[in-house]
Amino acid sequence: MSVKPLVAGNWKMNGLKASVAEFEAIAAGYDAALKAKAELAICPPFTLVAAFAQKGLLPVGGQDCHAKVSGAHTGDTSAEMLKDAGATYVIVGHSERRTDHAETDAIVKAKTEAAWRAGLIAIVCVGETHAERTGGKTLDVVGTQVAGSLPDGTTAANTVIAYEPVWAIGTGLTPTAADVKEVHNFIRKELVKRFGADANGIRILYGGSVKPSNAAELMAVEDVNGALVGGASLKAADFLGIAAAYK
Ligand SMILES: O=C[C@H](O)COP(=O)(O)O
Repeated sequence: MSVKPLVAGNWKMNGLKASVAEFEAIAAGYDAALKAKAELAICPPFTLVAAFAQKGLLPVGGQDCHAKVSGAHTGDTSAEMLKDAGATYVIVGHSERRTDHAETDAIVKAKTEAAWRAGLIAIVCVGETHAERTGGKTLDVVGTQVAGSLPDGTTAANTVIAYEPVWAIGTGLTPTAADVKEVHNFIRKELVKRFGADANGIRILYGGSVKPSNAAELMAVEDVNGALVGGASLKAADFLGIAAAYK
């Protein structure tokens, strides 16, 4: 099944009002040639979601959401609020949320359901730590996260998976193409086993130190259907360079 790649930028806790210029530069550089190669999306901090979405230039996403619609949850943002602000996507279960906010697979699953309830596409993140990789536990860990974080009813239309080895995030380190292939093939098999043939169309992004110089090799790997990009998504030239790496 041919799947149109998605290159999504996760700006994390970066960006002020002035950053709209960088967002506009990304959109301006997304020409017909790049459009033929990949879809783009930007997930800025909550404070910029509405401002970016109002530009109507590219799909925008949040970086997290609460599982509930509304209520006494100081500092949290619901999926409905993101949808109201103009978002298309929301990242859930990023390793920085799993670590900094003790998010379990059950919490990530509830957030994924919240995303669907609001009409958002969930970008569900999974990935092993360095100790888990060196301990030979990568597939066990990723398999458990995939099973526990995805609700019944996961489809290519409502969910994107992002495989992000924790040790590759922001470090400049990346797994070998063979290691990426092993994990992505494994995730694909798990998805098809549970959700049926439609799961061949679920996009599985790779994330972790993706940049223009390594994108061609990583994006060519079987079952890699795009990238979730952190640092290199903050500069239009780098982000567009990753999309341009597609043949
Ligand atoms: O969500 C994005 C990932 O955490 C990757 O971040 P990075 O590209 O800065 O390594």
